[in-house]
Amino acid sequence: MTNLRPPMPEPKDKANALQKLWASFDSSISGFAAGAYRTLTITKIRTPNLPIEQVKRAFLVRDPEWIREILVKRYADFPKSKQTRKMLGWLAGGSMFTSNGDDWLYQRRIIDQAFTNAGVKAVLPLMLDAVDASLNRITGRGSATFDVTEETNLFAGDIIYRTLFSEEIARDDANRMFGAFEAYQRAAYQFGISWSLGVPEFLNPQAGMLKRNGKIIREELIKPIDRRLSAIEAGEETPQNDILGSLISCSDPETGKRFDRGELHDHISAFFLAGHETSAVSLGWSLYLLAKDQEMQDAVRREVLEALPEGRPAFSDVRKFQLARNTFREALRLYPPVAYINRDATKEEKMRKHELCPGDLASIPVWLMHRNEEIWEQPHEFCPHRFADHDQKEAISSAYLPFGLGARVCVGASFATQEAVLFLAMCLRQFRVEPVEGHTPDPMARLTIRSRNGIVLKFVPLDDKA
Ligand code: HEM
Repeated sequence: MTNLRPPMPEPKDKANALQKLWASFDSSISGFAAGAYRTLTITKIRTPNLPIEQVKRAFLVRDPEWIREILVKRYADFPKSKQTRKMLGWLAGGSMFTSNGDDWLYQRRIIDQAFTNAGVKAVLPLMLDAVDASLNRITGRGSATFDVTEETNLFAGDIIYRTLFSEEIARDDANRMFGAFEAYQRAAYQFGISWSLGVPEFLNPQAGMLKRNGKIIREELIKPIDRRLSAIEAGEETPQNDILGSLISCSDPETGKRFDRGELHDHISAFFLAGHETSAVSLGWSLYLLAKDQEMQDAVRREVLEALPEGRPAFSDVRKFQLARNTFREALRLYPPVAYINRDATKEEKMRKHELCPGDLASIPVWLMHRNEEIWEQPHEFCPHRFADHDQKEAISSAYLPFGLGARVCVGASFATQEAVLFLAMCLRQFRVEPVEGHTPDPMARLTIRSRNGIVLKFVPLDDKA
């Protein structure tokens, strides 16, 4: 087993309560003490006791049985938290991502169908175009050493845009949209914390940022939707295999209803929100881990070259890149883009020794579950092989949830996995990726887990026989 232990925030054993609170305010994975990685209990998080509606009691749920109860067995009793809906609503509108109950169920029925139609096989050529464009950008850079998060950001934005619309995003629109998205996600985390500490929306400076930037992104995303709707109205032939085409053509199997323009706008915005940043950061971490573990990188490359020495992969080739897939899974374990999954209790609940009331927050810390020392062998170390190891099956089934679990599991999970596997496979066939001396990424969790100081790597082109 490899011994690479990639960076994580140092456990804060000696810090006092105020220092821990400050660390968590800065980054939600930074306030933990070492003991937090060894327990599987439910604990009450200390919150200020103010008589304001949104300041509720919060519980950190680390018990795998209760996690299943909340996300899988009784998901309807634990809807998506008000805090999450508030933070993301200015971008994702009333989409499935932010709704609950029957409204969510109706949307999910159509979207599940749409994702089956615009399945990973159908979007493969669109993804490969984005991979080619990204590798060309890397080749064309003036320097082989750069912050790879800039590239994975562009790549993930490009891929989501192409697979949504079968169009390439114009450079100016991309800059405007990605800039606004960056600002949105920075503000969303801080807004969420202040909001749950009782700061009213009209006094929260982040609310204006969220409204402004959400509007910029939504204004960009309605343009290709309107182009498509006009083309359909004019009787022109339009793409059927991308996500927009499938969303337009699918109807609710129970009511026959189809999404209208406003609903399409909300969903497309939600996919952009859910699928861009998550994919970009996880790919950045995957490349970093492979750069630090050259032996593993060689093994991934060997497997790719054996399966496909040259040319574009067909759909049947993708499953041959097992090590690339397991590397991505392991990167998602070590740096899960979504560090927490939050739900609200709607009934009185007895969770172990705690009594929860309606409105209390049940927060599932994906980061801690993925690194629990009682569950995982070498939890803080990079080991893609664990996903092929029979002895670790139990850990994976009880405590691995980068895409969530149950009815609200990520609709884009296989989409994101295919995108990452393709990128890693094609990239390693062309480049050796090396770490840069003196640079160590600093993981921090806001809306997603990313590196505070970027991820600087070196890309060395390989000759054809590498
Ligand atoms: C590595 C990439 C990704 C990760 C780690 C990820 C993670 C997650 C997680 C943890 C959830 C569940 C949230 C919860 O239960 O509260 C989720 C939901 C969702 N994801 Fe992803 N996601 C990724 C990529 C994508 C992509 C590419 C798309 C779309 C193209 C997408 C669309 C969605 C949607 C629409 C939901 C909401 C599902 C619902 O509420 O029913 N995700 N994602």
